[in-house]
Amino acid sequence: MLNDGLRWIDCACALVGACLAYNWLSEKRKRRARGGLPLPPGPRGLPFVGNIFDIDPGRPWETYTEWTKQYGEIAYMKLFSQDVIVLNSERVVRSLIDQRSAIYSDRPEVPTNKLFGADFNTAFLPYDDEWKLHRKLFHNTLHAETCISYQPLILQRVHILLGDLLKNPGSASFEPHLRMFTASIILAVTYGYQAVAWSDDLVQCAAKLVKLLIDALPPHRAAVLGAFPILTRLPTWFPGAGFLRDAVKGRELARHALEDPFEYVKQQMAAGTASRSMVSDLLTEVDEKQLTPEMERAMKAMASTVFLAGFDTSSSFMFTFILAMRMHPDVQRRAQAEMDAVLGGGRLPTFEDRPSLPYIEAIIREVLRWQIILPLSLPHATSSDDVFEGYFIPKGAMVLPNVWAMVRCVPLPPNQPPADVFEPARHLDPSTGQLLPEQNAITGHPQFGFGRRVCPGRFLSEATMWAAIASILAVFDVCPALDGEGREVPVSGEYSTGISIRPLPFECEIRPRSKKAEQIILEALDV
Ligand code: HEM
Repeated sequence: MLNDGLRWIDCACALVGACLAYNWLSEKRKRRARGGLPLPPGPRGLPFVGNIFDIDPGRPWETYTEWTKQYGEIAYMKLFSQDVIVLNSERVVRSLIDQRSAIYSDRPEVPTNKLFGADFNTAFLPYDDEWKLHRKLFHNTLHAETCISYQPLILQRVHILLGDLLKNPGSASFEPHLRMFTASIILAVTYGYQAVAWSDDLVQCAAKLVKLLIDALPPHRAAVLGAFPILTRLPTWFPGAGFLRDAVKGRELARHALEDPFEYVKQQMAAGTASRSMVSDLLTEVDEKQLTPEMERAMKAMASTVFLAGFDTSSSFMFTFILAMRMHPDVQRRAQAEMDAVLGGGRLPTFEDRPSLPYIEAIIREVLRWQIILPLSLPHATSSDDVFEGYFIPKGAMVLPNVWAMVRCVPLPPNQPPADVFEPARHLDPSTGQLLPEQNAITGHPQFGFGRRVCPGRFLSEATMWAAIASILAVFDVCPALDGEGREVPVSGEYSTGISIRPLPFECEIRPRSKKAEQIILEALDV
């Protein structure tokens, strides 16, 4: 019995020894391949697991920001066998991802994408011909000029949102209205589909798929499954393998999200009743010969990606805006004074008013600066070895742009409030009230990513954000919710964690500013 035990211990020691020796040898081989160049500095990891325990899994961007003190703008770590390069300043991100985009435009392979049926998503595709075709289709349908033609549709959807907020003003209902607003704009622009309720089949299918993917794919799970792909083959009843049951649901939802709305457009076009949309434009442009199975697959995939990539990000932006207004009534008053001076208090804003409303521009920039929806953007990957400022960057490395650090942790001019304070006026020239000349276009903001993988939905997002923010502030006050005894319900201002973040649920009342404001909304809805 004792001998049996010793034999097991011997075997275990031999196995661990062999793993360590293999690790050491492969590291030595890699060092030789680097031609003696060092990797960027970073924390020493543990054998085999690497730096997995050095990171705060809830807010890893804060860990990486902390590292700048010791390692500077670029850091190296290892997650199991995956090389990871963390870029902690806009300077290095622009130098690498923008200026060397031929090397930095790949994506790391995440086994869960395929498992959940989401590997069609443009955002997850490797840097290959299929991805290039998707981007071409995105360019044809969502570039800056095309988005101008969506302005009437955006305003129509914004007016419906104002009507919904007017009809159901309770503190529990603003979240569903904002969600419905983003979902309905996306489905209208992509498929010409007029969703009227959250219970709509298409809305439900797409929203459930987004939720499943976000809940099921936290980065630590992706890292573990990347290191042990065998785990994706466990039976669904296996203890701890609950995510595999979600994966079955995910594949079913993904199939519907790809096929159903695309078929809807084809049927509407055949009947001559299709509204203009991204998909109808694409189908009109190609003749029968060009509509190869490959082309049709790409069209379905890029169209489905619009919801997956645009719904959660856009909703998060809107929730942050409402939270900021709830916390800063002074900002609302100043925005409303600007709006009343331009609109005369008698109508809703249109896109023609935009140049006359610099404070609204400043609010959008401040919402983008204040909370970063994707604090680590989406991970890029290198498709060949590279050398940057004397450091070796290996092929296949995951590259994480720390947008949080580059937007929230940069030194501010001495006259500006601290970075965590929401203050739109920081974007304006105090003497003229106009945007500061160095204010870049919103669509160039680091929040929308970098290089060849920059968000193709940024022009649509910018137009939607502007119309929604300007219209809400023109006719509504965002006020504190009151409890049963008439006291203000406080808001914590806390955020969720994960790849994309959003404010934790909070309460507020969105009330019409006046009887006249109510009338303006009803007139816009033609009620
Ligand atoms: C506030 C709203 C949004 C934010 C903050 C945002 C942000 C981002 C970011 C950071 C990326 C990754 C870029 C990179 O890898 O460097 C991205 C990718 C992407 N976004 Fe957006 N996005 C938003 C809305 C939208 C919308 C409305 C759409 C669709 C119309 C969209 C479509 C995409 C797609 C398809 C990709 C993948 C691009 C690729 O991998 O080539 N996004 N977005």
